[in-house]
Amino acid sequence: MTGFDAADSAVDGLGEIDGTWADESEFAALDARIEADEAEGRAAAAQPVLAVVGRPNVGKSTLVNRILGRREAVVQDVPGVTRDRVAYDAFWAGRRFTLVDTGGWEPDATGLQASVAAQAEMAMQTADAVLLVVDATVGATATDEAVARVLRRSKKPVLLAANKVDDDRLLADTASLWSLGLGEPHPVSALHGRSSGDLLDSVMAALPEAPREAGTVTAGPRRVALVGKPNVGKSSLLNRLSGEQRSVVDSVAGTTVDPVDSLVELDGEVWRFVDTAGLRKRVNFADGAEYYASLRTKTAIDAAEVAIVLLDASEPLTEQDLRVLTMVVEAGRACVLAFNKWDLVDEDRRHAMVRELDRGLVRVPWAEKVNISALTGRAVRKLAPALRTALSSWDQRVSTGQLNGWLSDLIAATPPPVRGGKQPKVLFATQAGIRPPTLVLFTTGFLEAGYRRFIERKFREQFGFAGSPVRVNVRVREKKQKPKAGGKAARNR
Ligand SMILES: Nc1nc2c(ncn2[C@@H]2O[C@H](COP(=O)(O)OP(=O)(O)OP(=O)(O)O)[C@@H](O)[C@H]2O)c(=O)[nH]1
Ligand SMILES: Nc1nc2c(ncn2[C@@H]2O[C@H](COP(=O)(O)OP(=O)(O)OP(=O)(O)O)[C@@H](O)[C@H]2O)c(=O)[nH]1
Repeated sequence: MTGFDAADSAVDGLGEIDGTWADESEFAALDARIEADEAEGRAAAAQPVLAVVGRPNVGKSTLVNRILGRREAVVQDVPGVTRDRVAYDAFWAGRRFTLVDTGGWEPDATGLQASVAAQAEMAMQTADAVLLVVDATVGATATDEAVARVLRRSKKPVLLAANKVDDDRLLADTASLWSLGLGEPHPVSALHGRSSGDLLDSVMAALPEAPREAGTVTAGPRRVALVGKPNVGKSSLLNRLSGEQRSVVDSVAGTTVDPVDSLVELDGEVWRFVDTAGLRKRVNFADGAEYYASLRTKTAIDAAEVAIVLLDASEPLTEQDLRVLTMVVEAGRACVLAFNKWDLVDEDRRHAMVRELDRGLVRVPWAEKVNISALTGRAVRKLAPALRTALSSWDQRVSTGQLNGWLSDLIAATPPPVRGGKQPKVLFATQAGIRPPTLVLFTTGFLEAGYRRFIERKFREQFGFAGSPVRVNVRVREKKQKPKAGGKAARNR
């Protein structure tokens, strides 16, 4: 998941004023339009959700990959390999939806059947439609029947995929799956792609057109990802944060707690620490541990609004730290850097650090910073204010009028560099999106990255935005097809 889609949609709408200079009144109209788009965009962040459920090894992950058109979900020929619920952005027939792969539970004390049923129960509550996958070559098993029983109670649409129908000869087998009482079985071969388009068409028909109401996804506590390289102190910090407070489970109005999240009260406010199950469980994979760790980090960041990136203050920054930071920046999430193990930092180390950080953190000079010790509890209470600052920057918007007033002075003083003998003009700018704040500069020519960074830096000097990434996009004005009589040409302010 990258960025905030309202940015793009707002910008598309803006294309209509192409070629003319907007004056103050037009700015006001633009602001209103962008705000409306943003409101929609925020809702669009809660795009319809499809959950894929089924017992181990029926091919859920293969099907998810097929739908995504890429190898992203982890497929292995071992039951239960998808350890956690993973959500992806998916597209079909011009529509976006969120695809949740609910594989991954291990049969616990309650047994396989109960845990698959519990998974289906959760899918029913959180998703807008559920896709039950069964293995047509095996037929309906007792577990499939148990899940179907749960799903039949659902008021949400449920679709039945009969997977592993690799050729026509297997089609006859799917008829017996009517017995599950979930309507027509959709034969599909996730592996070869057979009929997966038809299945998706049915899925799209079942998914609600309008985004679902703000509920589990957008309302309630703000979502925090606690990330960092192995051994940096993530579990220690989470334990300290939750240990200092009574744990606030299920008591927050209007929230359903995803079992992979933790609710933690900090500084009088409840926060949702996303995807923390693994931190506590300490799942360790013999093979591909790093791959899983990084997948987990990415999932957590995507699910969050703000990331606390833990760094080990007692040691130099590493490649791994920078990779995590890059993920946060690329995902466009607000960011708090927490320098942990501060109890181990002495005078010498502190000096070394100053130089090191100047160089190491060039990509995130804007991040909020706190020096903490998860071990002793030092300064951990500073985390909540830092999170609040970062999030309020992430939500902040500068009006088009204000922005252009400032920008025209800046550009008059420092025009964009000449390229290929031409001086690109910046016609005007809008902040087309929040979460993260996204500026769009409408220009007559390409602006090089250095100049965009310059604008970002000056923008921050003027307007703040501490703790949040700021994106600067450029929209080059296309040549007008129909020059207006009298030529309301671009006038320069
Ligand atoms: N023949 C055939 N094999 C398939 C098909 N889809 C998946 N498989 C195989 O079935 C096995 C399990 O697939 P996965 O996608 O990992 O199954 P899963 O349901 O996600 O499994 P868990 O992660 O354990 O819950 C793999 O060996 C796949 O290659 C299919 O359409 N036809
Ligand atoms: N001195 C000191 N040690 C710390 C601090 N925070 C964590 N540690 C120690 O660092 C080690 C790793 O801490 P964990 O909390 O397990 O780190 P983690 O990031 O959850 O590790 P992974 O599960 O491997 O990703 C443990 O021995 C902790 O006691 C701290 O602030 N100061």
